[in-house]
Amino acid sequence: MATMHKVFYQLPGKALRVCVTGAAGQIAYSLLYSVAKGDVFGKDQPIILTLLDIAPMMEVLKGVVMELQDCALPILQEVIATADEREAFTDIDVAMLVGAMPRREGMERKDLLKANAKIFQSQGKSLDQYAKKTVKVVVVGNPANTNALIAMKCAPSIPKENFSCLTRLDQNRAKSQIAGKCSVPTSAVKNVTIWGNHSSTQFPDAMHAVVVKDGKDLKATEAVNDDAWLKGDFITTVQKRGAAVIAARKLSSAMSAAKAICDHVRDWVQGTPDGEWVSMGVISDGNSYGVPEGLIYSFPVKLSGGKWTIVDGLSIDAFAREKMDLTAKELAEERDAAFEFIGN
Ligand SMILES: NC(=O)C1=CN([C@@H]2O[C@H](COP(=O)(O)OP(=O)(O)OC[C@H]3O[C@@H](n4cnc5c(N)ncnc54)[C@H](O)[C@@H]3O)[C@@H](O)[C@H]2O)C=CC1
Ligand SMILES: O=C(O)CCC(=O)C(=O)O
Repeated sequence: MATMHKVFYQLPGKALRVCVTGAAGQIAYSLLYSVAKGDVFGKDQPIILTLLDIAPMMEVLKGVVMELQDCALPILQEVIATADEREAFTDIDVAMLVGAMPRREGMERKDLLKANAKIFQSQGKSLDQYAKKTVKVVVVGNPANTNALIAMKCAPSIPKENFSCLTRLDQNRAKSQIAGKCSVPTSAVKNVTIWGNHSSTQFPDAMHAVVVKDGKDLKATEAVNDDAWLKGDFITTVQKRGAAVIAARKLSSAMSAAKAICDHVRDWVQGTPDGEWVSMGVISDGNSYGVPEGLIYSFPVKLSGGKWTIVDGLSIDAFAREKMDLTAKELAEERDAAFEFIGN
């Protein structure tokens, strides 16, 4: 199938061009609906979706486009479905780079590096050539941090700050674990941090988190009142959650990943509430936590005016330091392996 172009409605106001790659895959199947109904950019913001997948998936993608049309979503102006990066990336405002091979049971995410590095090399170059220089990029395909670094390096004309990777799913998982432990709704848990790699070395950190209980802000450590759990099962549950979902579903997380992508981009565009932060994989250059420069590392960030700033000044004890360094070491190793694969 050649590029499929569907104009659904002509809407007043300037439409945002949003590209989703891996558009025929399982994450995209949940993600596209949420984006096109206004969960990310607002209920009144017209959207043009550009959908990229590989040529053999074009027939499947045709069905996805039919379904988007059949949803009769008022802000979805146009859909372009294509296997051509130039068409998918031209003049886009936002890129959600989901398309990549997922891991199967028994694999680590870094085992995907060889298969997926070339995808992000090619897409980085195409973003550099065709996307707006203001494009905001979130990389989801695994290993997400290193793929984001590859895309960033291959797109030197786009500011480094415009590249990020998804660790919001890990943050949401951590938040839910703490909410369950304290018997509060997830909305009562704030400022959980994910440090480092979206991998089993990530460090989910509740030391600075807050739990609102009976109308009062409590430190999560007090609300949970179980240090052994916070330093043990809590961390390993979050680190291994992706693998647990694969073991149960025989497929990787998709609904929760799509929700997390929406949370990530919505906060990037619309900002974080006062006094709250979220976690995003961003370039480590100039950070105050002693994380080596030149990595896409997940930090606590505040978002405002479409820009992120790392939250400085959180105390780091010896336990946290060790975990933060371990995940940085893994990222440095992944980076070296990836750049060897793509010959850079
Ligand atoms: N960072 C995170 O928190 C998470 C990351 N993931 C990762 O997201 C990726 C996608 O997962 P699923 O949607 O479940 O996989 P899927 O296999 O259902 O879909 C992937 C889609 O990407 C397409 N694709 C492959 N190469 C492409 C290319 N060069 N350009 C455009 N599209 C291409 C495939 O044809 C397929 O349609 C995987 O790498 C998975 O590990 C999944 C969940 C969470
Ligand atoms: O775990 C995986 O490899 C796929 C999905 C994922 O990244 C996750 O569920 O966190």
